[in-house]
Amino acid sequence: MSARTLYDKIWDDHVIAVQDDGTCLIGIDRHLIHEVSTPQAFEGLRAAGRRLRRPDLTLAMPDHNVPTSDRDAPIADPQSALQLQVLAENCRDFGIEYYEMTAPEQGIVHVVGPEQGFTLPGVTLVCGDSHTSTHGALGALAFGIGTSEIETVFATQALLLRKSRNMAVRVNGALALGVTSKDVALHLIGLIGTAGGTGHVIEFMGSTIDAMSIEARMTLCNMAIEAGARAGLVAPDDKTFAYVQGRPRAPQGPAWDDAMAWWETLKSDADALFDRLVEIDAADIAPTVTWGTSPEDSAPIDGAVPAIDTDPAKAAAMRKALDYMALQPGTPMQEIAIDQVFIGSCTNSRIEDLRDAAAVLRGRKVAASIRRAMVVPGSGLVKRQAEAEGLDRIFIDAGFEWREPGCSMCLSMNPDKVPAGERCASTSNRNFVGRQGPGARTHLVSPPMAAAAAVTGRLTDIRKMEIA
Ligand SMILES: CC(C)[C@H](C(=O)O)[C@@H](O)C(=O)O
Ligand code: SF4
Repeated sequence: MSARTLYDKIWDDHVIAVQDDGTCLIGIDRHLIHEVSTPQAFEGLRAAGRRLRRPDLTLAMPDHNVPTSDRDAPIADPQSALQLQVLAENCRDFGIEYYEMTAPEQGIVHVVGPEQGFTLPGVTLVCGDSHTSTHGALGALAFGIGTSEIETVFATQALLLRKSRNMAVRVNGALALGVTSKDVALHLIGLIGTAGGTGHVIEFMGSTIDAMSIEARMTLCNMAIEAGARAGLVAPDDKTFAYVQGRPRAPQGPAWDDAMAWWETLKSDADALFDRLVEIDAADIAPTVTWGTSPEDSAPIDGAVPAIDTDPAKAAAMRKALDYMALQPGTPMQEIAIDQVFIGSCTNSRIEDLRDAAAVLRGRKVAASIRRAMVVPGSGLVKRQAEAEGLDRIFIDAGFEWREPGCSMCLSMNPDKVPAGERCASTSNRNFVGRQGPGARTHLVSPPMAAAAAVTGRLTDIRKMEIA
């Protein structure tokens, strides 16, 4: 057989049938579901009088609509209350395991899946959510699907798919102190654009990726979707296996050995061909911050808002973005004052993210000009772990709010919103118009950069701050 990429290998392993036009029926191993994208899919099943093919391979939890405080009180927003009630009822009716809002395991699906060992190397994993790409960090082929596909997976545990092309993003060298995988992601998207990965599955490789923790790789794969890719992947290695071993849903005993025999083959062959290759030198990556309304609108923190593009179409888009963001070309990034700080989302709400932010905040205070700073752990387990390490005290002493797990301020589907006209340094993944609330202005940053902005009240170069 000819040389294959990691993507080729996982794909080939899951092909059930090939149609004349090349479309493949692909078996699906894991299905995560949340309250936003599933109601119609359940309705469709009901209307057709069908059951779930594999409820045991399906795991549900609410994350987008949950409030992040006062969890014992009834949910004030009727729409959100209904979303949660419908998900709970659907899970009960169709026999799906459901982490309710107050369960210790509840959190953002993309944080909980890996944490519970539900996400495994070499599996196909889907969810009605674009950031499903996150799970690729463990070497799972993971991608977002639409509501009708959710219904198909419910009924058949398979999907008709066209294969994507292979793209390699190779990053080599050591990242400077204070530069994180979030910066690698923002730097990459700045380089290739939000359409740069369209039609491709990106495999991240190179010594920089090898040196990253599993959680750092999750941040990177999380944002593969913002680079337009169908999915992000990192070949599983010893770190991956150590991360997975012993998790509640991971295989054990002989099943573990069987799994390892397959997982150890999960790497691209040395002579495998990629349709596209992007090479990045880690030394070129500064802490990276967005200035506009697309994740590709970024600049190094020691840079400035760029000059208006000479291309007329791009110039018009830039003017519109800068008008929304109330910024001028040439403004140094470090002169941008911040009103709000949000540390959270499926991009950056894991324990290492909280540790990184807390290291900056230890012994420091949130600037008086900051109207609100909040930390939202990605899951109940992350929250408990952070509390066991005393991180909650560091955040609270600095002036942050310490909240319950959920999507929170990443998108305005719950009470956590950035008021119109205010500017937020946010560890999330999308800076779209209105994303954090109508009229809200978002600057995407890493967790240490969010903490630094909280302390100084403006976007700040973390490399210039002393960290305890
Ligand atoms: C609401 C949900 C379907 C959506 C997604 O698909 O990603 C959300 O999670 C987001 O980040 O915009
Ligand atoms: S945290 Fe944000 S990006 Fe992630 S699933 Fe929730 S809304 Fe989507």
